[in-house]
Amino acid sequence: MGLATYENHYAPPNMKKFGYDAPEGVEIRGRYDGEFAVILTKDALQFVADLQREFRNRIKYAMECRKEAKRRYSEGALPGFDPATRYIREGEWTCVPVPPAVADRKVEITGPVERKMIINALNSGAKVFMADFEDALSPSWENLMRGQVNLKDAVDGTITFHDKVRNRVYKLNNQTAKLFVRPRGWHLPEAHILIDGEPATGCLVDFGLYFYHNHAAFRRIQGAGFGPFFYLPKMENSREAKIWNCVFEKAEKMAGIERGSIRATVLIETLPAVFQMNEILYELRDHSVGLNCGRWDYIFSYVKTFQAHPDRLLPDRVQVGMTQHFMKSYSDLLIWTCHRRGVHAMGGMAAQIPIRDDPEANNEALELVRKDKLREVRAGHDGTWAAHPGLIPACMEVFSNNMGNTPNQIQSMKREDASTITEEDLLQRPRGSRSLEGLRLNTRVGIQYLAAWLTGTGSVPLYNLMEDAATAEISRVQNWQWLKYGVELDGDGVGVKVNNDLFGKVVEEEMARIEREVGKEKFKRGMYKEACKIFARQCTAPTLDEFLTLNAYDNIVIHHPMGSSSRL
Ligand SMILES: CC(=O)SCCNC(=O)CCNC(=O)[C@H](O)C(C)(C)COP(=O)(O)OP(=O)(O)OC[C@H]1O[C@@H](n2cnc3c(N)ncnc32)[C@H](O)[C@@H]1OP(=O)(O)O
Ligand SMILES: O=CC(=O)O
Ligand SMILES: [Mg+2]
Repeated sequence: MGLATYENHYAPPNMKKFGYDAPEGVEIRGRYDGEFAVILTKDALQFVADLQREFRNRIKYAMECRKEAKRRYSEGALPGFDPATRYIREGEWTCVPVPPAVADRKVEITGPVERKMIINALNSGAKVFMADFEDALSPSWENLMRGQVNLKDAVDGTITFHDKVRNRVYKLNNQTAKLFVRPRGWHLPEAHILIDGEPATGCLVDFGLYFYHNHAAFRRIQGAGFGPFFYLPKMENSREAKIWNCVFEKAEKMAGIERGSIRATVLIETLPAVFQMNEILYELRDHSVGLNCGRWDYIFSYVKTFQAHPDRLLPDRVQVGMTQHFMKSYSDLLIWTCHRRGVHAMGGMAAQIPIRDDPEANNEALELVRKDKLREVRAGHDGTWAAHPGLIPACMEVFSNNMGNTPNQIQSMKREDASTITEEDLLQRPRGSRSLEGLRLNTRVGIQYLAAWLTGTGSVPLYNLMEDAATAEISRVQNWQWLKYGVELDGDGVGVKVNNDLFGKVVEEEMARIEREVGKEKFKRGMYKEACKIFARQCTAPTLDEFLTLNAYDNIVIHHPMGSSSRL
């Protein structure tokens, strides 16, 4: 018995029957729950600990390399293709063939690992459901562990949910979407699980627990012999993909399943990664099932990468769409790269969601989604993301009508023309204007998102758009950038420069507006003031915080028993 059962250390004798049975060197600091104990078994934790011990030094090194690259960009260097890996980019090789179970990925719905949403998403008519431990989830202990319980029930096919208020019981249809799981990024720790005295790596916990409990049932029920399937977020370099590949190999070995069973789609959602797409696919060539345009984090990453380049400031967030030259180049190059290597080139998320109480506005939102999907399918994408079940019919129609009878366009849309896309194309400065309204909107949205995140909700509807960690990051870093460089707001004829005084006034006024909009009661009960403090600090910090959620994570860590060590 290791350190994990807190009855050993903290609990009174009458609590002895509670506590997780953890292996040597593993300590669980999260609340005990009988349902969580079914996930946090000794063997599953041993598997997570084995992953952590084998890969922790490589992960630390990869994070050091990110810092080193950041230092270079901040000294004026630009990201670009790596001359040392030219042979990979120019070589003729392909990834392993796409598993039949996921050949058709025309529409993929995404959402947090919340019980009712999982059932709705699997029943939604989408081809794939990406269950999210990442951008759409606030990574509290409760959310993460409930998410694991929910996914296990989903893979077993036994998941149900009783909505007591509406007296409605949710269960799975006969035909469901194929499940992909997105663990957290490499940078996030899991403070409720200590391994050899250090917080575990968040994504190894998400991956390890899910894989351990579900690989057999998944391959039998969902994957037709393949799987489980994953989405991998926020990587910056192929060395990070290589670690994932080794994690997969170790997992396959532990499970006694064939090498190449696990498949993953990598999100290209950082600026440095767009220059590494071939290299990332190459490292994962035995486990790859494509790349995806994670457009929102990509925009965030553009600002982050160029945080020391005042000549590359972004216009208002609403103007940075997929038709900006640098965004179009990124998606075209991704399609060419994926199809050349024989895997899916997935599109991304339009931010619009259905607007229930205004049919005209709803039609306009749907039209914007259709337009975005039409651009994607015509460009050669093999599928796209939908944030809400109400968008699936429109997305499916656009993709089906424009793809003929094929499950994907891997063979039919090679996009050789995109092979000439250059570093300059990928880095071209975004065009547009900056406005006071842009600053206000960033502030209003950023604070409300963070308030939701602090209370356990990681994706929210705000002003008829989907907001999650990635979109909130854009609001944060854009404000930071405008403040840092004192930009002139020329977009609405105001002509003022952004400085701390102006921002302070904007924060005050937007907080008053939020209170009016959500109502006094909700405002008082919510965590708006705390969110405002964190958001304002991050926007005015002399040095840009790496991640909004990393910085705010401390606020959602609750160690048990309470008071033993409630914060990291
Ligand atoms: C940048 C990126 O990383 S994008 C990927 C990460 N982001 C996401 O995954 C966002 C996913 N979407 C969502 O979380 C939600 O759609 C939101 C928060 C944007 C909007 O949520 P709501 O306002 O609650 O939606 P709404 O009230 O219209 O929901 C209607 C029904 O659809 C369901 N629903 C809405 N979105 C989803 C979804 N993504 N998956 C499954 N079910 C959903 C609701 O559960 C609800 O079901 P019910 O009628 O049985 O009660
Ligand atoms: O994860 C997706 C994104 O757009 O960010
Ligand atoms: Mg993202």
